[in-house]
Amino acid sequence: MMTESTPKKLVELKDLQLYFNKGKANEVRAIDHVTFDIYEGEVFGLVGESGSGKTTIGRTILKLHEPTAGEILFNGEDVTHLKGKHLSEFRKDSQMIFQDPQASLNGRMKVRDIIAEGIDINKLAKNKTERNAKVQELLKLVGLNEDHATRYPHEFSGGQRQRIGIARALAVDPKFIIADEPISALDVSIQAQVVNLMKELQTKHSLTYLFIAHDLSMVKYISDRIGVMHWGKLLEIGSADAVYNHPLHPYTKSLLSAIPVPDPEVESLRQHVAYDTTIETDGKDRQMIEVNPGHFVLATAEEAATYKSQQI
Ligand SMILES: Nc1ncnc2c1ncn2[C@@H]1O[C@H](COP(=O)(O)OP(=O)(O)OP(=O)(O)O)[C@@H](O)[C@H]1O
Repeated sequence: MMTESTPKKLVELKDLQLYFNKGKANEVRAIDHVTFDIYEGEVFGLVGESGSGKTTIGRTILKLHEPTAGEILFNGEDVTHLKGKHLSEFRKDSQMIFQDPQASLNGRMKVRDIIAEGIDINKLAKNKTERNAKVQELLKLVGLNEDHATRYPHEFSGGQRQRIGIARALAVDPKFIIADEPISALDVSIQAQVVNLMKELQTKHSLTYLFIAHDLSMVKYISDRIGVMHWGKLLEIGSADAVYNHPLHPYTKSLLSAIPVPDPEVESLRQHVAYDTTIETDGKDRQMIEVNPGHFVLATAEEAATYKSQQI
């Protein structure tokens, strides 16, 4: 959680664009003029349906894609075109936790070696004893046992595998973690455990998270602020409370109305709000407008005024 009144920006995206197959018939504007900051020590939740561009944003920040245009700053430094040694240093500071721990952990490697990969690459242990000690410490940190070190990923449950993925990310003592749908492949019963662990580790290690998910319910719980994406554009950004309880953009309202409510009676009475996409295709010029302090929406001036007046 943030404590300072004027938080420091850790990640800044400035008018970022990433077009796949640019100029061709199958061009996809996966990131379409996106601007936002992630403050040091916060959890920034990025939500939107499948294909909205969330993963591409995460991968572009980590420099797994070269942006078509725009800038990415990390800790005040322009990292958009980093190469060589500087890129390796940046990669140590920024780690990723993936959706499917089954696919992202090498099945032929022992857990110890999976977790120690970053330690080895970055030469963070003086010798084997120190390497093993670090692995033991990480296993404990994520709620696994010492004797898990010599086992293979297939011997674990989905939740435990995700804990291994978290330990691997933490091994290099990063500042920033991108968690790309880290719980969507897990059983509902263990999703909360993994989210709680991530939250606990974030506080303990003063980490900054970009938490990517397609539904708002868990994101609301873990995030300080939330950004809502659709078709490569950022449509709304604000505190988790503002976006969840006082949404502005029709897309956000529609997304919220799609979250099932546990009570079947309440659920049967709820209206799912349909989303009219014309608002994104009519060619009008829209800017991010601050409707309430810290709460922005992509809109024309007229729309912003209407959204404000409609706010509950
Ligand atoms: N390598 C690629 N080449 C071409 N198009 C791509 C590539 N990667 C992603 N896309 C397209 O870019 C758009 C954004 O995809 P992205 O995976 O970022 O969305 P997402 O919101 O993360 O969705 P999901 O939740 O399914 O991962 C989609 O239309 C996708 O098909």
